[in-house]
Amino acid sequence: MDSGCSDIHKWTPVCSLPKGAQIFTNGLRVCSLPKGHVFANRRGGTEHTARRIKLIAAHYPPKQSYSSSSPPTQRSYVGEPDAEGSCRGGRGCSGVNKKLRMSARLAIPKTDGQFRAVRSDGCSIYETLLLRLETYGTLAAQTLSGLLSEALSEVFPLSLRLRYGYKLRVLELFVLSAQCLGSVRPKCRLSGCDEAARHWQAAGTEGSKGSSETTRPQNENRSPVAKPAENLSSLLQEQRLPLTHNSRNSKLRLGIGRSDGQLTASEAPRLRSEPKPISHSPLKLSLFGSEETSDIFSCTASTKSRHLPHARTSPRALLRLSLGAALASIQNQRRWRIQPRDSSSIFKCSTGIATICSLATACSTRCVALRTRATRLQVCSSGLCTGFLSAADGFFTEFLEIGLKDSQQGSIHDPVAAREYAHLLREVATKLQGDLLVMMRTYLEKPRTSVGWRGLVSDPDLSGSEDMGRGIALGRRVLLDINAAGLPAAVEFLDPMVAPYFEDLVAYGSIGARTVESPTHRALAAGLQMPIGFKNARSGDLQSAVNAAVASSAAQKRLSPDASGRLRLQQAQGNPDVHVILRGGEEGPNYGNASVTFAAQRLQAAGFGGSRVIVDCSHGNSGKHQEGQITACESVAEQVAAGSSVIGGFMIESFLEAGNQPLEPGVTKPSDLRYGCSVTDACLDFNATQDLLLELAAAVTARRERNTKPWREAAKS
Ligand SMILES: O=C[C@H](O)[C@H](O)COP(=O)(O)O
Ligand SMILES: C=C(OP(=O)(O)O)C(=O)O
Repeated sequence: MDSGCSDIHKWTPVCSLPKGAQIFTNGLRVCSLPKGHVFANRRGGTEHTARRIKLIAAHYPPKQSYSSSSPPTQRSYVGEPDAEGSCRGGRGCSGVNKKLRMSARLAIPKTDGQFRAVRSDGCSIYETLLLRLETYGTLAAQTLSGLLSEALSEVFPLSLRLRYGYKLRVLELFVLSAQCLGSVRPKCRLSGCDEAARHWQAAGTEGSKGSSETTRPQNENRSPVAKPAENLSSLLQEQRLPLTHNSRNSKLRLGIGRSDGQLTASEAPRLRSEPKPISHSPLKLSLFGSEETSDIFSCTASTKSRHLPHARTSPRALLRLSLGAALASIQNQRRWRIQPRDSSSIFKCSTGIATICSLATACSTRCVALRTRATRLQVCSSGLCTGFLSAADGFFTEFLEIGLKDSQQGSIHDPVAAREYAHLLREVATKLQGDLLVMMRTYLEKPRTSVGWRGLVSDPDLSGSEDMGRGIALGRRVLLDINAAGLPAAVEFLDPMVAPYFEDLVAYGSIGARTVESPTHRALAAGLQMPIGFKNARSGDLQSAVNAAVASSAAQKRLSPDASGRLRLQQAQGNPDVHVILRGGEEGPNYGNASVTFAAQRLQAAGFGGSRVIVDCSHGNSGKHQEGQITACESVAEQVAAGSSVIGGFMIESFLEAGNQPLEPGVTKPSDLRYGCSVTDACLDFNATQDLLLELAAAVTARRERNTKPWREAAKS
């Protein structure tokens, strides 16, 4: 027994993996037995690391046999440990490795039910999570997407926002995540924001509990708020954790985006050497140099990358940027091109990937569920998966089958309550993920009709202090918490100068009724790497939202601060995932079938296909009374259940408690506010929200039953 695993007997097997497979993690002493049992002995790790292992274990129960004849609903691997449980230990598992930095392999279920150990070289800095959509059971996909979104949102709020050029059957998502998961905490270097430093340091000591507790120091002599631009670079810096990279022979190659939308694969230079210029030969992007993945996607070379100055600053920067995702379509053996819409914003939005994962999980749930029903459904499921990422139909078509639910609070004014709400919502979201993709609206900026509290970013103390530096840091912490809770986050983008601080943590955005006519907001939306919904005007006018969608789907340039705070000319490629949000208006509600149909006609006339209508059941559709949301939601449910192929999603304003409460900054004492109750729009309480979610999920299911045509034709009708 390897001395390093001497206390192996203290732990029960947590999961069975093929021979030689190990669990990669940090803070866990992991030994893999020759026959494939993996024991986990947690020593000095963080709670969520152990939870992560359990998460894997829950979905790979040992000793369950797999027979190729039964429909693959859950993959498990039969592995028998040695009687004596001797542990040869894998790389990095030797007792000598005191730093608990374990190399490992992740066992990935394959279509034949066996596992494929995905290689990572010893001491490799990355763990590869391979998400294979159609061949996994839901649980495995859930496990991996849960791991992925947790890892991403926690350590790497970065992801490559992708534009899909080809239909595909299987979503394979290769994401590289840092070795120091959960152990290296950002050292907040935010100038003028000592509080954020405390947040992150507290999070570091508290391990997985994270920390959105807002400890408001009374007499903190905070240094003056730094210039927002300076804040951004230090914010982003502290989010890019220092990576340790011991491997001498990592062949990691990076897909580096360029302004012309192509990717340049580059050899990740050794840490010790000076960064080599990014090579431009047509390269196969291979992960860890392992051949089996090298054909996953190939990059076409072209002119030198101009827009990533930091990519040349150091190998570390390059390594940090090593986030790539690959989709392979089995049907036509075609590889797809990654088409980042805007290289300067190529590294964004961990929840963009997390959203893809939750969509993938939802699709895989659908796939598994559908597969058990009939061949047609099998077609539908592949149609679903294909539809999911078919650029032709835009991001929203896939929601037709899943239904987007954007559960939202009027606005975020208390990070602690927001985090509590997120965890409650996550539970419901998981239950309903086969039908609804639930995102949490996290409005950090509040547009006002005239005056009033303008949101956490502007006034985090709810006192009129307008401490924007702290507001931005707190806003990021809230988004990280929501991501870490496993929910994609949705925001309204109000101040274009604030957008760069948050967009990498946001999976869905809206432009509000007060800014839908604004050319500046339309240009902002054109470069954002996530679906953007345009609210109709407060008057009720819909055309302004349709015009905004047209404008934002076109390529355009705009001035925007970059990570170093300098203004740069952003070349936005145009946002293909734009749509309209019916939020009612001065002329009354517009959630009814006639209004929805009218909106679809106006979008069609403007050249948009697919389903691109979301109904906001609040605001003008509820008369700003929370009960009014129920009526609106019920109408949406009726339309969806009747087979409407137009409604792609809906929004409600919801919080822990029903209603809202007055807040007059500088007059109302924050401590007097009722916990869990909105300080802006009236919200439904969580129970009422849950009932509505169940009703709407049932409507989505009913729609599927009704849709006699193949799924994708229905989406177009
Ligand atoms: O949801 C938020 C409100 O609709 C928005 O902030 C406007 O509120 P007001 O009209 O009270 O300013
Ligand atoms: C301000 C909001 O909506 P609208 O722009 O539709 O008023 C909101 O959703 O918080």
